[in-house]
Amino acid sequence: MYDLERVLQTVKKHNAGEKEFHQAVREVYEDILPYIADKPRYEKAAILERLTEPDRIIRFRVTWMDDNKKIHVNRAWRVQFNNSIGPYKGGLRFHPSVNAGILKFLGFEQTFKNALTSLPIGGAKGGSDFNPKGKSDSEIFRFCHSLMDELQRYIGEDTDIPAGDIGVGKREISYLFGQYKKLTNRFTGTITGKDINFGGSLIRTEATGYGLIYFVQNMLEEFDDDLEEKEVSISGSGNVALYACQKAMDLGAKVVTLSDSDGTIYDKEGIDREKFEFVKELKEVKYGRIKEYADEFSCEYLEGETPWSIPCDIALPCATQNEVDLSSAKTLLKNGLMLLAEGANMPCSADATRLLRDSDVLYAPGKASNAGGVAVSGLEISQNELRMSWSAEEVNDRLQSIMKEIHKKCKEHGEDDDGNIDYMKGANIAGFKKVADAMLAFGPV
Ligand SMILES: NC(=O)C1=CN([C@@H]2O[C@H](COP(=O)(O)OP(=O)(O)OC[C@H]3O[C@@H](n4cnc5c(N)ncnc54)[C@H](OP(=O)(O)O)[C@@H]3O)[C@@H](O)[C@H]2O)C=CC1
Ligand SMILES: O=C(O)CCC(=O)C(=O)O
Repeated sequence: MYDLERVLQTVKKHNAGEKEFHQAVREVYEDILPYIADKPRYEKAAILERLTEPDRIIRFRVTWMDDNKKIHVNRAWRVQFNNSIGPYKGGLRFHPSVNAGILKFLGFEQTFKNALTSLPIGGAKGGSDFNPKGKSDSEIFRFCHSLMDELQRYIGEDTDIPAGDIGVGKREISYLFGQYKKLTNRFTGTITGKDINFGGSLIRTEATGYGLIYFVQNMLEEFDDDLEEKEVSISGSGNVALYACQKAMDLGAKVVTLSDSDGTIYDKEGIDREKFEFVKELKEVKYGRIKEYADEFSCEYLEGETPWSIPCDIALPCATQNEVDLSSAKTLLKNGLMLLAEGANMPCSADATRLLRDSDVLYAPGKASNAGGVAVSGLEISQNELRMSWSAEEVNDRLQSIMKEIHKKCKEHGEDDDGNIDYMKGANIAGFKKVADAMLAFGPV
């Protein structure tokens, strides 16, 4: 019979030093082993071993020229993790911390997240250790073109469909898609997150943040509660954070923080429409720093700090992995936290996650609560295949019902006899079941 520590030892040996990947595998397999204990078919087909080995990892060099004509060399990867239920699908990340281990953890998580959406999409992730910060527009353009010169060999509308992630927004997707189209001489839906003028879906930009809040709504509805007047702390001020903030405000919550890697703004009055438009322009158009919000609206700025010392009812980590450590989780609990839902991928460290799961706060893992982004990417693929564009209302309705369904699946597999829902357990089992059963159906190899 599978033994958790033995399985994890093998994963560590085969993936030495990749601590985020080890963490992600442990988080899933802790729930899966008890679930499959009386189902020997999974062990017989070596499903756990197969699920931790990506189908393939492509690594390549990206050479590009800066504005001073200096040549730079970066590394890029595409981790095609698992295509059992559909073509590989997942974002591209541009950040200096990117390496194969980080992308493997993200691709592993993506595989189960995509399964939860009920759409036919497999799991992948990619990116580069390129740092977009401080680069000119023409440098970003040249980097994106150079990356696509190589990446185009491995992707396609039925093979692997990338999208954005940290450091890759509308601008980068446009440059990547433009070059892909040129190189292949085909107009296909191979990349999602495209602009609406050339095959993008309405609501894709907003989808991860909106989906996160829809998921939170579903969690609160279990207790006949809602977001009205809840004090919400959000980290990050990128794509996920901004639209989580907007939807939370729309539903009557008071959002008091946003952050970036330099610090946190604490706006005790709450972010309103005018302030939101300012920060949206600051981040999406001017690529500015969050401190400028504090300067503009004279609120508190916590230099070099995360938002987690600030009391709130609901915490939404929307920046990056392991941004909520054990001591932050303890502080949040001490300050009266009632719910934490992950907008980022694995933003809570392993010990913080354990503490939250063992406490009586509501806790949602990213693979469930941030699945709205990839879900609308899936809807973008459908629209591209149909050569149609659905209205914002139609996409938003579908997003809401996908998030509701994910919540239902978490409940189905995560609810105990007392009616408490372990969302992590529910998401892990539901995601695993779909992918693993497809693998079983294909036979032993
Ligand atoms: N975009 C999407 O559709 C989806 C994204 N996600 C996940 O959500 C998270 C955020 O992604 P997204 O909003 O797209 O990315 P963006 O690049 O748009 O924004 C990222 C934000 O997080 C901050 N941040 C990034 N790295 C760090 C760090 N090491 N320490 C502190 N702050 C940091 C950034 O600050 P700064 O600018 O200073 O670096 C920025 O404010 C990621 O975990 C991503 O994987 C999950 C599902 C879908
Ligand atoms: O839209 C996509 O394909 C990917 C979104 C993503 O990267 C994620 O869900 O983490």
